Formats: sequence, structure tokens, C-alpha cells
Amino acid sequence: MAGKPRVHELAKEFGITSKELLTKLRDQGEFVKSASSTLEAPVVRRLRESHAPAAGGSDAATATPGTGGSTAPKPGGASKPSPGPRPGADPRKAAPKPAADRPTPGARPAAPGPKPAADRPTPGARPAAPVPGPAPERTAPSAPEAPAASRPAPGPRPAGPKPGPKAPRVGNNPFSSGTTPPPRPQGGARPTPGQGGPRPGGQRPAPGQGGPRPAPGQGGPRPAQRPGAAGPGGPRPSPGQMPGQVARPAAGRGRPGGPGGRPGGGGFRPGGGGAGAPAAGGGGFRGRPGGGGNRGRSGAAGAFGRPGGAPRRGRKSKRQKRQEYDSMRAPEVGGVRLPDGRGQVLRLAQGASLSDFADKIDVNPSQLVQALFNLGEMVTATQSVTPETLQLLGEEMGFKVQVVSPEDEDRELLDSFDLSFGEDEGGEDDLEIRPAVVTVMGHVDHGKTRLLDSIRSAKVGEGEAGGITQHIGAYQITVPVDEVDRTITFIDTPGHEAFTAMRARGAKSTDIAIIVVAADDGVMPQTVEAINHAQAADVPIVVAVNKIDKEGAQPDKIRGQMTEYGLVPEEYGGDTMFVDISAKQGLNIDSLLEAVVLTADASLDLRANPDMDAQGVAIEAHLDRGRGPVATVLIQRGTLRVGDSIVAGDAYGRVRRMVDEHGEDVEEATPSRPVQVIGLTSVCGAGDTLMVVDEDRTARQIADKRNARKRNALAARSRRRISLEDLDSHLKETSQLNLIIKGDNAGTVEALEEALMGIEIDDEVQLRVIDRGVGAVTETNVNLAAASDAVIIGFNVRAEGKSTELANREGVDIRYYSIIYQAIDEIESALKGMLKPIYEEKKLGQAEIRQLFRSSKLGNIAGCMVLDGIIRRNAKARLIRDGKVVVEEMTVSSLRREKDDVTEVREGFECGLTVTYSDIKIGDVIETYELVEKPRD
Ligand SMILES: Nc1nc2c(ncn2[C@@H]2O[C@H](COP(=O)(O)OP(=O)(O)OP(=O)(O)O)[C@@H](O)[C@H]2O)c(=O)[nH]1
Repeated sequence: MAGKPRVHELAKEFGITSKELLTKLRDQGEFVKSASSTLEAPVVRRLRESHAPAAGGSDAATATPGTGGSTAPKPGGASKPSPGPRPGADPRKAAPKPAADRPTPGARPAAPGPKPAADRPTPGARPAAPVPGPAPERTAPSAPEAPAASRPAPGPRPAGPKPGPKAPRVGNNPFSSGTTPPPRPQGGARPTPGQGGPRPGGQRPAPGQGGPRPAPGQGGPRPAQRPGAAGPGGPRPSPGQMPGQVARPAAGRGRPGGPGGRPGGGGFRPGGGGAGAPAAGGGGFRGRPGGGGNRGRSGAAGAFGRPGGAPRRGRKSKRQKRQEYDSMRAPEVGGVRLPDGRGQVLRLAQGASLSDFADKIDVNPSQLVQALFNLGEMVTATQSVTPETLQLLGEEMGFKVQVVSPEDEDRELLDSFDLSFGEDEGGEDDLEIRPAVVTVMGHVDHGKTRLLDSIRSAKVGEGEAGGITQHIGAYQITVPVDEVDRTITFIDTPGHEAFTAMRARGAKSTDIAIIVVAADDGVMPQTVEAINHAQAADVPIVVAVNKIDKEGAQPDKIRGQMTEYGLVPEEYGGDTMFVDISAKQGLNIDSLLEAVVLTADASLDLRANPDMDAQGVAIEAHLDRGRGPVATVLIQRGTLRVGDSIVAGDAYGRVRRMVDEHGEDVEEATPSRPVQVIGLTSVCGAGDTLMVVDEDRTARQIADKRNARKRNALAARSRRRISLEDLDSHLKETSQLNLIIKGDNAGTVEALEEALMGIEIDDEVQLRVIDRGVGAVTETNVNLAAASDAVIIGFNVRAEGKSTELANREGVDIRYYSIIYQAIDEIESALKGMLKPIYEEKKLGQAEIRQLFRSSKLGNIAGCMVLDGIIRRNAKARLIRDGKVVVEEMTVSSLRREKDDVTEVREGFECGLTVTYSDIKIGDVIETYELVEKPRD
């Protein structure tokens, strides 16, 4: 049969049942599940060799079956080598010689002992007759003994000892296998012969065979080869060696004995045994040994435990052996046998799929899918999986999986184009001072927006041409400090969410953070978060104590509070500048700006090389109906010019136009300059890096690769993994809230998604963002929501056209927000509402059974005294007898006071009741309780 044959096919070929073959294979240590399992070539070869005899004549001798068959008792039997062995019984019968057989194990040894050589030669002889002593019991058990026996024998030849080791199950072990193949079956056979001979019945083929053929086969045919003949291996000591080796693995498994022991019997075992035996026999016995004769290469042969014999077809290449060995020690992950990583390091991109993983380790992806399924996660081969999953799966197989961060990956990508991002070209001399870039952060309603407006309008007030009319996400102003006009760039999208989203993508766009704290409110949770984010990014902080115009403003209290977070005011001896301002009244704004400049001067080296291809970061991007994709970019180094080929994240294009915050066209933008760039072919994301490249083609190629990567990463991120710590729970039903996020610009959408995915919820509930985008809520969005039971979140956008109507019709929930925290709060509550309720038990009362009445209608009625609390009809109850709970989860099915049905009876009163359990006794206590839903925190 072509390809990998299945167990049942081979069984048919050998004329035995699948079950028998399965047993045999398992005995040999092969990993086979069922009759339809496929078998690897080496195993098949081995099997065929062992069965060949039957068919083929020559070796037949060796081979039990055929020969034996004929000769011996039952041919049929022959085929089943294994049986043969088992036949242990037979052996006995064979009593006479059989005995010998059984003892085989021992026998052999014995035999050897005596005169190995001699024995061997004569398989038949060998039979152990001598040995018999050992025990007829053919089996494994004997194994142990066998060895012992062997040893003795060995005495003569080293081999003896080996025997012990040789475990029969050479099965997968390549090393042993070498040996094995022949040995097993054949081995068995051979040995058998001799024995077999003895056994008349040889009932079992094995024996029989052996018996009969002993002479024939082996000797005849190829003495040398097989043990038997070779046995004689006597001659060659090498055998002995091999054994040793072989032995080890196999040996381990008690089987050995078997083999050795039962010569013929060991149909299979035999094999194994054979193997072992040989060893033991020091080749002496075992036929293999004979091989010895042949093998000139005894050395090597020995090394692999394989009989010296000529390199028969069964011989395996080192590679095969290695593979077999590998497969034998391959880890089993969730029931699937996978390659052993042996600590090898694997690099996988974030968002990689099982298919990517499988490619790297050269296995079929479906194996990984199955393994992961068994480990508790259901994913398809092409679906992205989280880094944790990849690592866990890798660990199970012995691989060290390194999930390459997007930054590293991007660096590698740019490297491949001979590009790099983030470094100024040239030396110190090429660097020029650039303005500080500032982000305003703080708690909600503390005045961030108002402050940014104030700064902007202050400039308008100063009569700048046109004022700052455009809201492009960032603007620059100038402020005189020490009589020198200093420029500051403000990122005009307040909030640390966006700041963090950008930072998470490796875009350090901010040099200084202004943290706004309302003097009448104090340090609040988001103030602390803002501080943490700034400090984590190593960004110096200037504190704006706002709303000092308000009554109740306590600027000093704010200073005190802020010291707890490591921000010690200069006036207290620290190095953080605090400025009291009123954004509303425009008070001290200049002082604040001055503090920013001074802080920058004191702690930062703000320089960049303007003479290189521009690099920067996109602060926000959106799709403009008239102008197409528009991105506000903050140039970080180099100079961006109209006509440059650019790539920004996964968008690319050529700068067609640049506009500043005044709505004026600019031809070039230098470091720290924010400009709106028009000319990209798609909307990039906030925080995406922008860089100028030589040609459009390069830009497109980089963008395409990033695009593919982003899709994978998004897919992985949008699904929350079921906890792998809790492997059992994977199939448990999970609740999932699907969301579609639409926002007015990419930065907001991303920040919102980031924040939502950060909501801490139980693994019981999953939050999944199935789609996201910039712009109004469209009918497509509604349709998708309807199809996937999703809620649509519109942030600063509304539904367009007939979307609302469609949503109403389809029952799709569209929620609009303009404050990010409000959206997060609501979603969080929704998720908590979805959690399955937690119930806790509330005890109601206890009643003791004082009397029992029997009613043909109601069964046992308990006359009780309520000891404490109340007993309520239909309440849950448990039965306590002698202080032990006898039954849980009963129900009080009826309750009476005097002759009346009542709903409850209080402490100190008697009552009659029935419960949903009949075996109640006087003295039992019935405790009632109810389950109360516990609110989640
Ligand atoms: N009295 C007084 N009110 C102020 C001052 N600054 C801001 N406010 C008011 O405080 C409220 C919130 O100000 P915003 O600038 O919207 O606060 P925010 O921090 O941007 O709030 P979010 O955008 O919701 O995070 C508004 O009503 C402002 O008018 C100030 O200096 N004095």
C-alpha cells in the first residue's frame, strides 16, 4: 500500500486482526490509537520483517509464523507472533521443552550461561532446555528473573548482563529499534525455534515455530543474521555491546524479561525480547547475535544495539533514528504529540496565527489547533492568537517563544529597506535647537480644554495674523522669556488616554507635561493617572494649579498633595514648577508658559537635525470629505516638504499640501512643527510614525507590510482570551459584549478602544471590538451590529442617513458620547450587569423534628419545633443529623401550623412540614435558607 499504511491494512496483510496488531504495536511501545491509525515507515518495515517469514520463505525460518506455522502447530498462529508468546500457556504445555521456553527468559540466559556459543548455534538446542528452570511463565514478570538468569549465563559472555537491559520495547527508540526490528518478531521466532521445537504444540506459533523451525529457519537460513544462528553470536562479542545499548531504553520496560525469557513465546516480545535477549545472550542467544557474525561493523552495530547483520533493508539512517527517537520523546500537548523544542528560541510576530507557529516548527497547523483546543482555547489556524497563548503553547513543547513587539518588528521592517527611525543623522554640529512639545493632562473638568483655549486665544489677542483658527490637533505659540521669543508646541488633544495610546506605539511625542489640578478640587484619580503616565514616559512635569479665581481655591493644599506623588514644588525645595492660574480669566498664563520653557531648558536637550529626511509622529488623522485623508503631523527631526514621499503607519502617499494651525499653506515644516498633511492615500492612526522615503514604491511597500501586520494584531487584540490558567473553563459558556466604535478621528477611536479593552472584568465576560472607524455611524455599521449583536459607540459622531431608522428597526443600540470617561463608565457597568449573578446563602432558621406522622398522601410528615429564625414554605433546606448534614438541597414542600397551611412559622412555635426527602427521623434538624443575589463590586 502506498503512503502510510493503517493498522487495519497491515493486519489484513498479515492475516491477523487489527486488535492483535494493535496490541502488538503497543507492546512494542508504539503510539497507536486505533485500527485506522497510520504507521510510520520504520515501524511498518519492522512489522513486515517480522511477518515476512510467514510469507517469504527464507527468513521464514526465522520468522515464526510462516515457518512455525507450517511446522508447528498452527500456522495461523504463526502469524500472530504475539500470541505466540503469550502462549505462555503453550509453553507450559510444551512442558517438556516448553518449560524451557517459558523459562526462556531465564532460559536464555541460562543457556547462554552455559555455553553461549553453543547454544546459540543451536537455536533449538538453546532452547533453553536448560533454562527451563526459570519459569515457565512466560511473561514479563519473568523478565526480572530472566535478567538475572541471563546474567549468570552471561557470565560467560558479557552479553549476559545486557540481557537484562534490553528491554523489549524498543519500539520507537531508534537505537533499540535497530535492534528491535529484527529482534522482536524474529528474534522471538528464532529463539523460539529451538524452543518451539520443543513445544510440540508450539501451539503458539511462536514456540511452535521456533521449535520447529528452529533448526530450519534459523540455522538454516541465516544463522548468522539472526541471532539464533549468529547466536552464536557467541563469536561476536559485539552483540553483547549492543545489547547494552539497546537494553537501556527498552530494558527499562520490564519487557525484556519477557523476551529473553520466553524465547519463542515472545512472539513480539520476543522481538523485544529478542532484542534484549540477544543482548543478553550476548548475542549468544539471540539470534541477532548471529548477526554478529555478519556485522563486520560490529562496532557501530553495537553502538546502536543493532545486530551486526548486514545492513538489511530494515536498517535506518541516523536521521530516521533521530526522528523516531524525537517522536518518542516528543511532548504531548493536550493529547497531541508535538515536536520537542528543547529550549529552542522561536520568534513570532505579535498577532501571529497558529499557522505561522506551525510553519516555524514544521508541523501541521491542525495539530496546534487541536492541542490548543485541548488546552482550553478554540482558535482557527489562521486566526491571530495572543502572545500569552503563543508562549504557553510553546512552553508546552519546550520552545521559548519570543513574541516580537511591534516596535522591534517595525525596526526590522525598516531595516530591510535600509531605513531607521528615531535617530538624528550626523553629529552634534548638525543639531539645532527646537521648541518643546507640550501635552496638557489632568482630571476631568479641571480645566484642560479651557487652558488650551486660553493659550490659543491669548495669542489671537496678541493680534497674530489670522489668529489660530484651525483646530488641527496641535499649535505653536511664542512667549517672551528673558526677552527672547521662545516657541512652544502644544498638542491640542487633552487627555492622557491619547497620550498613552501614542506612547504605547513607541511615539514619544511629548517633551513636557502640564498637569492641571483644580485648586478647589484637589488631586483626583485621573490627576494621579496623568502623573503616572508622564513619569512612566520620563517626561518632566509642570503643575498648573487652576481655578484660583474660585472661592475655596486652596493652591497650597494642592502643592502639599502633589508632593505625595514625588512632585515637590520649587518653593519647597523640590524641582517641580507650580504655577497658580485661572484658565477662565487668563491669569498667569504667561508665567505658566515661562515655567514650561524654563523646565525644558533645565532638564532637556531639545535639539534636532533639520537637514535630513523628515521624521515625525501623527497626532491625529481623519478623513476630510473634501481633502481626503488628513493627518496632523508633528515633525520630530528633519524637514518635511511638499512633494516628499511619505509613509505614516500603514498609510503612504506624497505630500500634496501642508497647512498650519492658521489655515495657511506651508512649504516646509521643521522640527517640533505641527502641520496638517494632505496627500496620504488612507487615514493613518494617532501615534503612527511618519517618515520620508526615497520613492513612492518604498513607501507603499512599507505601508502594505504594516497593514498586514496591523490586521493580524488587531484581530488578536480584539478578542479577549479565555484564561488559560483555568483550562477547564474553556468550554464554559462565556458572555460577550461586542462593540463597534465610531469616532470623529482616529486618535479618539484608538484611545477609546484602548481604554475599553483596559476595563478589568472577569474572564467570564468578554469584551470584543469587532469594528472601528472614523466617521458617522453608517448603515453598514448597523448591519454588522445587527448581525453580531453588537452595541455601537459613537464618539463625537452621529448616525448618518437612514442608519438610525435601520438601527431602530433592527433593535441595534447606538450610544453617543462626547466624554471618554463616560463611555468607559457605561460600558463597564454594562459588563458588570452581564456578569452572572453571584448568590450567597442566607440562613432562615432551624426546626427540630420531634414527631413523625405517616400520611399515605404526603408521605412522612415531620412534627417540628422551630428552634430559631423562621421556617418558610418552599424554602431550601438541609437535613442535619447528629451534627452532620445528611441531605442538602431539599425543599420545604408543605408547612402547617395546627391545621392551617401557612407560609412561615417563627421561632418557638410548633409546626408540621414535609420535605422533598423521605428518610427523616426524630431528632433530625431541618435548616432552611435562601440564596440571595450578591451585588458585584
Ligand atoms: N472658575 C473657573 N472655572 C474654570 C476654570 N478653568 C476651567 N473652568 C471651568 O471648569 C469646567 C471644566 O473645564 P474644562 O476645560 O472643560 O475641563 P477639562 O479638564 O477640559 O474637562 P474634560 O474635557 O471633560 O476632561 C468648565 O465649566 C470651565 O469653564 C478656571 O480657571 N476658573
